Amino acid sequence: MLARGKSLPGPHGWPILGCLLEVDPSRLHLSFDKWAKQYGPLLSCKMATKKLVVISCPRLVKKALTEKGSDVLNDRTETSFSKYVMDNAKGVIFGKYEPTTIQLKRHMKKGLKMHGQGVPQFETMAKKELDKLLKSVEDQRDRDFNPREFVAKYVANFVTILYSGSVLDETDAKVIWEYNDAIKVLLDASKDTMLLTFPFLRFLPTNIGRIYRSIMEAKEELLKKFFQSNKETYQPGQERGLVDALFKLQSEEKHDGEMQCLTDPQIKAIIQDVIFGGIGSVTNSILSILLILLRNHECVNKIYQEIVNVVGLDRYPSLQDRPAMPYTEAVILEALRYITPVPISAPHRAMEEVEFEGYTIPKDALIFMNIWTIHHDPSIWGDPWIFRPERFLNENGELLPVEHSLRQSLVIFGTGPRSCVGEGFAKSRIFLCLTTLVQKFDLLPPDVGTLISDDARTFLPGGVLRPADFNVRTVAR
Ligand code: HEM
Repeated sequence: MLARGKSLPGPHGWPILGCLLEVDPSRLHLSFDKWAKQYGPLLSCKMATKKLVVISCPRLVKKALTEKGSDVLNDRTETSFSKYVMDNAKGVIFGKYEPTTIQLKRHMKKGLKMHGQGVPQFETMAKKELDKLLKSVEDQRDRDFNPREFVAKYVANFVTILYSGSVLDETDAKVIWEYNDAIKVLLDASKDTMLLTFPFLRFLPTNIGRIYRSIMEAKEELLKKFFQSNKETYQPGQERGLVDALFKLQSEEKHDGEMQCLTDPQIKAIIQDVIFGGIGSVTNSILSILLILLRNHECVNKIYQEIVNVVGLDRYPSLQDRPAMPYTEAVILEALRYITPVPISAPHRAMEEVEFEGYTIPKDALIFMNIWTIHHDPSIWGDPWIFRPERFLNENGELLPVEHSLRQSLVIFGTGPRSCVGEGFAKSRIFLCLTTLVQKFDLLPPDVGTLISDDARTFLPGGVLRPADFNVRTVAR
């Protein structure tokens, strides 16, 4: 990529403010979608002093973020959140694109592999959490209930197991959700900018000061539980979970004279990264899939049939069953396309001015992958607003291979060096939760009231799209 090219097309906006007044910051994907239809798959706009570049087609996304020379578009930008809450951009999500972050991401992946999906010790503990979920659903059987509380608790508890190898008590889930709910508020772009511009507001009795202090209190509780207590009780050679695995890798770095990137602040940041990246996204994906199934009952029957054929009714579904259950896999892929839980990527920063497709992307521009538009582009999917798992199956009912153009157009978890660390972990939890529920219960719309729409254009906004509360009725099989 070399410098100097044409200017990118896009809305002009107003002097100084740019397009700031034209967008709802919590629904940026809808403005990006409208503009992509008007200006094409590569566009740019200004928001006050910031230049944004929005990429809305799979070919250009792959070219910009994964091909040789694309490193320059894989940096992150500073926000008040990264500066003050993440201790000057520690961790993976907010880390600059530099050797320490790349190494840190490798360590996080390794820790997830050693103590996450498919690891017998983790799966045995996680199954106990599924048992608890089934018991809670069983208690509600034959009457309408809101599944959010149960799913939220299940997700927080398996994150606890990931961190520490067990669920200690009821407060584990509470501490995790309190941190998650506290940080959501500061992720609002206007509050973030205000704090970055006037950092002293953190210490004043203003609304934003109160928000900041409540985040720091929730962070302290979180780290006391999952960093401090693990550190105090860690026994080398007896790693219990991800946090111990990171302590082990930390001491190996010291012995091997490797680049020191796993400092204590970095381990603390990874604990926060798991919540930031994983809690809301997995919880709302599971809830959205439940909602979709209530509206498409024939899919529940087909998943159940696949469970009967492959797993039977005498044992729980396991991750080893996944390859033999293409229909269920197709339902999960199609649901994550249809709703697109994370509609735009985290912003990438251009480290220098580059030429891309004949256009100039200026230094410091923020690059957004417009996942929402890619997943709902009629020229790719034909009928993007129809939920149709069969689009991911061939004529023999087998899952399309990953190289197939439709699979290549799915960018649920991003792509390239900044893609999601938790993809395998998230998909495995969704699979187990969904199949275990369907094995035991028929899922039906509520008896009372009307079921909300499963169209994600009506979902509540934010970094992760979430359906409003809804009720479900379960009937034991
Ligand atoms: C359905 C669930 C999930 C979805 C849809 C999702 C989606 C995404 C997306 C779109 C990105 C941004 C990629 C980019 O900026 O280019 C991302 C990044 C990330 N996700 Fe996830 N994610 C999910 C679950 C998880 C889980 C369970 C974890 C942790 C265990 C996690 C950890 C991360 C991290 C650490 C990053 C930052 C990677 C980097 O900056 O290099 N995510 N995710």
